[in-house]
Amino acid sequence: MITVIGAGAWGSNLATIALANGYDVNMWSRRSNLSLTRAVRDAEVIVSAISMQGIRDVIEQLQGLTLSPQTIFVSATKGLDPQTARTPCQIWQDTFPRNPIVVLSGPNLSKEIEKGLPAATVVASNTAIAASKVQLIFSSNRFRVYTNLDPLGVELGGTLKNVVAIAAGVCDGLQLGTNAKAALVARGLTEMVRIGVHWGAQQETFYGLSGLGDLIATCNSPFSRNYQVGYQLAGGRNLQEILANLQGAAEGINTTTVLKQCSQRGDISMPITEQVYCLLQAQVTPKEALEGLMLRDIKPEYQQ
Ligand SMILES: NC(=O)c1ccc[n+]([C@@H]2O[C@H](COP(=O)([O-])OP(=O)(O)OC[C@H]3O[C@@H](n4cnc5c(N)ncnc54)[C@H](O)[C@@H]3O)[C@@H](O)[C@H]2O)c1
Ligand SMILES: O=P(O)(O)OC[C@H](O)CO
Repeated sequence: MITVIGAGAWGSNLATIALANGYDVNMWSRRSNLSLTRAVRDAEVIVSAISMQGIRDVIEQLQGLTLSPQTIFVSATKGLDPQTARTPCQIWQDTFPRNPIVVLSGPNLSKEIEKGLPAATVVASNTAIAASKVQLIFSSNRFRVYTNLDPLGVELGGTLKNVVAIAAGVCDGLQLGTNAKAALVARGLTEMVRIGVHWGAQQETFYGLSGLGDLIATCNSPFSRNYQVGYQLAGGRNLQEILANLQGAAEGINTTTVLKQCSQRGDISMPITEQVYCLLQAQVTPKEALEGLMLRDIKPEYQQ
């Protein structure tokens, strides 16, 4: 039995894929009649597809239940804890140290997947056998699943790209052109690598599906909520107005704040994140954010 926690856009998609592969699937959400206790009672695999803001709440509820140490937790959330900057998988592992934890992340815009369009993703874990099991559950002729042994890198790729996606939306909203977008995405990837490696992820992971792959998808699709936030800010709308009309969470907003604090504390240069932060706080206009990036001191592309 597979239990999917969170019946939002992504959770529903993942449940559909597993069901189509012949697995028994339970879905649980805050609004379902099924209690969480019953939903996870026979679960061999628990897939969490809740937004970052709900993670601690749900984990607290699960903590009180008796779960087998063999139960595999799969995290599909792309965010960072606002208080501790821990990733969802780190929080799951802190709470359930004996259980295998797997992250599932990749260029996976749910609106495309629900139409049956082809996509690929990555499942990563320190427990290779758990990743292989999850790979089998979700692999299909429309969803190609790769395993990976760098869960932190895979998780951070999917999380950090949301900040760049907001900036990419601004770039398109201001009609800055393809050269500007290419520069933004390439330098955004450099920022992701810089902080990701500082936190212990492997550099090469960021050049794979869950890093560069997801960056390309999210920075180019109007289906991306994060991209939409940037695009609409560039169009002159304010954040409250945009969020009131957005379907689902734009995780990049909270991630930007967490990253800005971490980069300041660790003295890590993250100029794109810095400008996205100032823009989200309404401290600068989209055009001022662009100027802020273009007028930085000139420097080598890579610094030792
Ligand atoms: N939609 C996508 O294309 C997509 C693809 C890959 C990953 N993701 C990631 O998956 C996560 C969920 O995204 P989504 O698009 O499904 O969002 P969504 O807003 O559609 O769904 C979020 C779900 O989390 C639940 N939730 C929030 N707080 C909760 C709480 N306190 N207790 C219980 N449940 C709670 C909501 O009820 C809802 O079911 C995000 O981190 C997102 O970045 C989304
Ligand atoms: O709609 P977004 O911006 O949360 O993006 C969804 C997924 O992360 C794309 O892989």
